[in-house]
Amino acid sequence: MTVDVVVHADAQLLTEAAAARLIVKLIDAQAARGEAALVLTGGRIAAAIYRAIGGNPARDAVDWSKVDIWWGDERFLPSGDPERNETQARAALLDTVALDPARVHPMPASDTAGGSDPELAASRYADALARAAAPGSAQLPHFDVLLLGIGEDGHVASVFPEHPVAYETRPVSAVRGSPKPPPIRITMTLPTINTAEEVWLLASGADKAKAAGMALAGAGAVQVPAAGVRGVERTVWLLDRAAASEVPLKSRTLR
Ligand SMILES: O=C1O[C@H](COP(=O)(O)O)[C@@H](O)[C@H](O)[C@H]1O
Repeated sequence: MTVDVVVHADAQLLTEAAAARLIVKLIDAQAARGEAALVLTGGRIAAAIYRAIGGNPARDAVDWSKVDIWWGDERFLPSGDPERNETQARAALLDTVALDPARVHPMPASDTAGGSDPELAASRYADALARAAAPGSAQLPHFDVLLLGIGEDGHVASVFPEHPVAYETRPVSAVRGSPKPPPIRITMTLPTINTAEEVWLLASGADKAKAAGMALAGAGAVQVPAAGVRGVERTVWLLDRAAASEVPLKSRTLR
């Protein structure tokens, strides 16, 4: 397993390079397996990358009808709420490519029939993941690449520092009392995140520098959840210079 830290000059280059990298990763996954599975994150840099994929002509080299889309976390709000990670991803990318709707797996919304309980919603998502897993194998499908934004406090998905969810071992968890609004969320847990073949952590701007620096300097996963993230084959940090300014020098690769 390798950990790579790639630093781009600014947010614009980070966005375009990450979009190109993701297109190539999906093409390669489809060449190898005939399909691809992508786990989305929320957040500002992720939304910019989704928009850049939509604007990159190479996106047509991906067979979008054979891409499974999952979410690493979701704000537990009504369907279509602009604060939902799903709503943002649909507007930025998903509505612009020819996905198979049966392969798009949003986390439940708070207004789903019979679904106003976030714990039930989390367990329903875990069931959906288990149904997509290879027969007779684990409880989770294969994820080719799982994207994560990073909070200023070092959270990833909705796994927050020192919160009970940082200790959670079930595949998907409800989160109550999130320090970042909205207070109720659903998230893949760290053990689930760490089953992905590749995990890419995305951060732009000086407000992310401390979190990225602490995670890459070996902080504990409960104190800085980003520090507990490891893809099975590869972990890639995609940063701009401002976000990388506190990353230990030996881990940086400048692009
Ligand atoms: O609330 C969330 O925030 C993080 C980071 O978002 P950003 O706008 O500060 O980049 C995001 O990764 C997570 O998915 C989302 O639910």
